[in-house]
Amino acid sequence: MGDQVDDRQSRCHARPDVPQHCARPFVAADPTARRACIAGWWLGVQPRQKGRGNGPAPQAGLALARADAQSGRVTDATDQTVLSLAALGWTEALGDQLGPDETGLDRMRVATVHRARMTAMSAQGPVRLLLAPQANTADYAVGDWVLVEPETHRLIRRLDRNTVLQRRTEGGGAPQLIAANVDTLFIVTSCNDDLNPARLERYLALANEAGTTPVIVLTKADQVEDPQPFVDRVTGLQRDLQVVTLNAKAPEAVEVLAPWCGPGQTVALVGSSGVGKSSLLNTLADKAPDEAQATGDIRESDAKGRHTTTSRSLHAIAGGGWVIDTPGIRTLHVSDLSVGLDVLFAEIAELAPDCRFRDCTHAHEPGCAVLAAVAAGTLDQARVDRWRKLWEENRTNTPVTSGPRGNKTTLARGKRY
Ligand SMILES: Nc1nc2c(ncn2[C@@H]2O[C@H](COP(=O)(O)OP(=O)(O)OP(=O)(O)O)[C@@H](O)[C@H]2O)c(=O)[nH]1
Ligand SMILES: [Zn+2]
Repeated sequence: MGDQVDDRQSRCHARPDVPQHCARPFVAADPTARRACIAGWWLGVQPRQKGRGNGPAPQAGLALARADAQSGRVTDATDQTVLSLAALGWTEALGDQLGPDETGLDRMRVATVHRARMTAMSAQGPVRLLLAPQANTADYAVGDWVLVEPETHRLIRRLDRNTVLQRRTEGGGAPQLIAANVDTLFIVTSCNDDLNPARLERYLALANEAGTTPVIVLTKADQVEDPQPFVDRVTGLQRDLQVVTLNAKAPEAVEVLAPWCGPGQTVALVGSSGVGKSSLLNTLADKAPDEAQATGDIRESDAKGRHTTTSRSLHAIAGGGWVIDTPGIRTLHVSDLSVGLDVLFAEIAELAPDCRFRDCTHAHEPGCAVLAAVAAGTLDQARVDRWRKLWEENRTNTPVTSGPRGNKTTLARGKRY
């Protein structure tokens, strides 16, 4: 298999043995490299021998994983178990975090977080977690992976996050955790006059800061003759930005978003009111055949002994994968950004080290490389203006005393302007 490894960089990271398997190249050093490939295979999950030429077709793997993502059930202790956890988003990297005495613990994904209670999605279905008296639920986010005692469902500990979305609430305090381990953030906007590049840049900065892959989703494409002008307006907002157009109410939307919604992948939706987030969620989430199972709602007794239904924020996607929808995610705003802005305005961040002053604001300073680029016509003045506005907004919203939460460093990282 030596020759198979040689050109692995250009092959699907999950199936390097199959040339042209899917469009996900193997980039080992890239922390944003996705774990699940488009065709639904995972690195290390499928048995090696099956992946050697005569194994099941990729579509077969996809079908198996789909069924698993929807049921979340384990039938035996063979590969099916691992695949079920993988359908929930479990990865080898998460497994590396387990200590030798932790392999007997259940691995679950947090589905709801309330002040005094939390629920999680396990391989066997949704469960209510037993919290220690001193546990602070504010330290957990929907999408977190946690280790849980099998019999009691006692929460033992949280695993390190891959990505984390958080927001700062009015009145300061620590940022509130919104969602964790989100692979892709769908930034939803419509093909109409409401399209606002500056607003999209805010969401892009948030996605970058969280470590998620942003995708601009242009809805209501069915209401315009040609959506291309809208695509053109957003494509240049960030390097290598992925943009799709769709009708959020049409079943075909699932196909359009399939590259990011494979089994085991987690997405979230952000965007202004009325752009079609709920419509898209309904189209993506499998609601028809078995509502309770698809949404994994839990019936539990409230303080007055009544049975209530806890609506989860982690919804199964019809074709596999998960979409997180929490009230908080709809009201994200800019704060605690550093790398998020650098990625969004990469052309400015790359010039900044050439400025004479390390804390150059690129407004009036002599020896400013950014101003020089604008003067030379290689940098758009409007981009610099929007960068400054966002940078100032971020500075206003971010108390200097705040620090990192979870595993993402949100401040004092990268270049400070
Ligand atoms: N024709 C068409 N209508 C759409 C599309 N997406 C959304 N709509 C309609 O636009 C309206 C708003 O859509 P919602 O899905 O409620 O938007 P939202 O983003 O969830 O709005 P909030 O709940 O206020 O945040 C509804 O009447 C939808 O039917 C689309 O792609 N095509
Ligand atoms: Zn400068």
